Amino acid sequence: MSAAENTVTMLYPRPADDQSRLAALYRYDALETASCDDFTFLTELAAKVCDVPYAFITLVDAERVFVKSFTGLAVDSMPRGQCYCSLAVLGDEATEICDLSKDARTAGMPLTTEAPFMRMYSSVPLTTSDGHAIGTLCVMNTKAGCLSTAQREMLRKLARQVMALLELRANEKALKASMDELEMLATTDELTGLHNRRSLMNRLKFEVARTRRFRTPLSAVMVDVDHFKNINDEFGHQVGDEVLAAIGRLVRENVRVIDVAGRYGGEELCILLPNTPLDGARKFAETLRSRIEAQVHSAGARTVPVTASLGVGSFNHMDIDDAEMLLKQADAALYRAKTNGRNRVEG
Ligand SMILES: Nc1nc2c(ncn2[C@@H]2O[C@H](COP(=O)(O)OP(=O)(O)OP(=O)(O)O)[C@@H](O)[C@H]2O)c(=O)[nH]1
Repeated sequence: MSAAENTVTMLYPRPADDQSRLAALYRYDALETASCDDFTFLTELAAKVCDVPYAFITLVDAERVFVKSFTGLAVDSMPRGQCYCSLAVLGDEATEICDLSKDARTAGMPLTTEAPFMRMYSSVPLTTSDGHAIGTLCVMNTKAGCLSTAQREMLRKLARQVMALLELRANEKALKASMDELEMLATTDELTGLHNRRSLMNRLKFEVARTRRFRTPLSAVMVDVDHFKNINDEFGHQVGDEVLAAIGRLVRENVRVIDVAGRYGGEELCILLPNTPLDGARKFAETLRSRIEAQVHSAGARTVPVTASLGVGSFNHMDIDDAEMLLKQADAALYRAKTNGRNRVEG
């Protein structure tokens, strides 16, 4: 920070409760998000009502003031010490300086001494329901002068609208986050982190429809852990669960974003490979098989040997039947892998 910035900062001490004020500000999660038409409309309205060229919605962070929306002058953010709004969040009252060049606190500020040479500043703090001023709605003019009582009253009302809009946006964000989490919980298998069966089957229907529409191949790989019952019997159900969770992780790390991996049944997983013909699916399955074999699992001091058998089914738009046929094919191939000795890929 330069000496000049320091001097100005000293002229504007922080409110005693700046930490809780900042905590209140961060609850709105509005600092980095872009402005939108609704906020711009409010600054335009503020400028019009107050009959001035400049209006801003600002959010006062620890060191910088972020401009949420502006009218008349494009500003993104400024050091807190160089912004008139730092003064405005010190108290609950509206702040008005009718000639910035004559007020000792603002006369030396860059906005006053350099273009556009601001002369008038009037602001209303944006106050949260628990009483913290997190920013301002402010208007400025390059001509000195004061707002009328009616204009000040309108500015106060508009500031309440800005606050209501910030609340609305924050609630929308929180709601979307909860909905995303609910959606995730409803479609994810808790143990493996893969799609649960219902979600897998929904995605299968979708992928089959897409395959038909775009005439692309679609493959499915069924994965079944070998002698899983023995693992449970010998090492315990808890270790069995850990093995499934580790394989789920491995599968997630080895599929592409467009692939759909799900838990089809107890120790049986299914991976849908859109846009992948039989050959590619076989290669993928072989890689996965060898990685499952190479993965190390332990139960206390003992190592748990784990392998899996994999069956590949595939069709293209020429011989496409339906989703059920694809899974039947993959299942039949899996059965062959089991009967041909396990720890292998068929299909
Ligand atoms: N720990 C654990 N075990 C499960 C889970 N779901 C299914 N199982 C067990 O997985 C075992 C599957 O056994 P089987 O179908 O006989 O097959 P397998 O022992 O894997 O033998 P092959 O598939 O023929 O190689 C059963 O003992 C199930 O109880 C699970 O979520 N956790």
